[in-house]
Amino acid sequence: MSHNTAIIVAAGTGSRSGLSTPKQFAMLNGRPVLDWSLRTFSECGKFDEIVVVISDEYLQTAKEICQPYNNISIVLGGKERADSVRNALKHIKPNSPDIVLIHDAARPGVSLKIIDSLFEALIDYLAAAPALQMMDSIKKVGADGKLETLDRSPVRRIQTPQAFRFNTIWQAQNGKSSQFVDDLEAVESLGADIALIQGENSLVKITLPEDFEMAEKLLQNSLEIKNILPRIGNGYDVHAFEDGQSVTLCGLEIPHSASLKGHSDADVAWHALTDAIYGALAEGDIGTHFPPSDVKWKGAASKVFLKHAVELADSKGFMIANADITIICEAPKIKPHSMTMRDITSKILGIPLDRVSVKATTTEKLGFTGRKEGIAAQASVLLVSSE
Ligand SMILES: Nc1ccn([C@@H]2O[C@H](COP(=O)(O)OP(=O)(O)OP(=O)(O)O)[C@@H](O)[C@H]2O)c(=O)n1
Ligand SMILES: C[C@](O)(CO)[C@H](O)COP(=O)(O)O
Repeated sequence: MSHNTAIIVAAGTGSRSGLSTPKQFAMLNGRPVLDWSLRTFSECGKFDEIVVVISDEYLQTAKEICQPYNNISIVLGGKERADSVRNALKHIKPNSPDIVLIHDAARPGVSLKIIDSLFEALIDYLAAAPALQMMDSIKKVGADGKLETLDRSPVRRIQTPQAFRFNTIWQAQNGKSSQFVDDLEAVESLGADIALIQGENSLVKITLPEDFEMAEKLLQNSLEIKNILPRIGNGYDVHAFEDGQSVTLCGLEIPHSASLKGHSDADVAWHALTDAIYGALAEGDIGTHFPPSDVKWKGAASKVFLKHAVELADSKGFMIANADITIICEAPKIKPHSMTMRDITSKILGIPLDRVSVKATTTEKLGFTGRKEGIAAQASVLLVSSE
């Protein structure tokens, strides 16, 4: 099995960006610039390690951004970009990596397609990088102001990530102190065969203040922003019976020989549904948003929790495609109430009745629900883009 590493260089000051903090920590479409590349490298599943190169001053900021991801190493950067790259290469050398991708944090639009194409190119080449043709004419401006038109056909704009067989980039960089403009330059002198793959406009490097707006627009088209990928979630909850005369299920009070015990109104069905929505959003569970230790939520109507989850989904650009709730109990009988429960639930979710299901099952008198000690509920939801 080959060992693959991604290096994201993020130790620069971003002096040309016009910001008071380095551009890689600025927000872009709701997420720090650095987080965009981190998430893509992490979610592509191709890397055993992701090295993020950071300056000492922003160590804590970087740790917070990296916190949700696995297999991240943070390495201190150097004075110039090439020094930062060398620090990262020294860090990964003991792991004997096979393939290494080196990427600017300042290029948030790295796509899965680019990563795939780079890996494919390394089957036959020792190094590879995305490149774009020049569409503008190219002129050399002489010291006297005179112009000379150059042949643009052999000129390419080179982007990152730049991909290497580790031994090739190590041989090119180890022991050197040159300030290579990019990592390809280091291996060019070795005479190594380099593949240029098709670059992408959305891989733009944020350098100047106006680049932020352009990057935001280009990334609007990404799968992530458009929420083209649907999200599925499931939730499960249990509440025990206690003395009482009714239970609340899916917002409906049903007369019963016992009540459900709980910090809130103990609506076990809506708790499962709420958790399913939080789960689809990877946003924890009810306890994360409404801690049981907080007296404020004592006796609260579960409608508050469900509404919060729906609003959170909405704020992230999602709507609920459908919801399916199963209530597990011997009694009360759910079927006579299921239409009303679906109706109330569909109104809170803001979707038509035919996209909400409420059904029930017994456990054939087995287990705690079979012994009528409490009620369990489980729910599934599918979230899709609301745009
Ligand atoms: N000593 C350095 C300098 C740059 N970089 C990183 O290299 C990438 C490309 O560099 P550039 O866009 O030029 O960033 P800065 O050097 O930060 O920008 P500026 O030249 O405007 O100061 C960026 O992700 C930057 O954080 C780095 O890791 N270490
Ligand atoms: C590495 C690079 O992004 C490739 O295009 C580019 O060379 C970085 O240049 P900068 O002057 O450090 O912005």
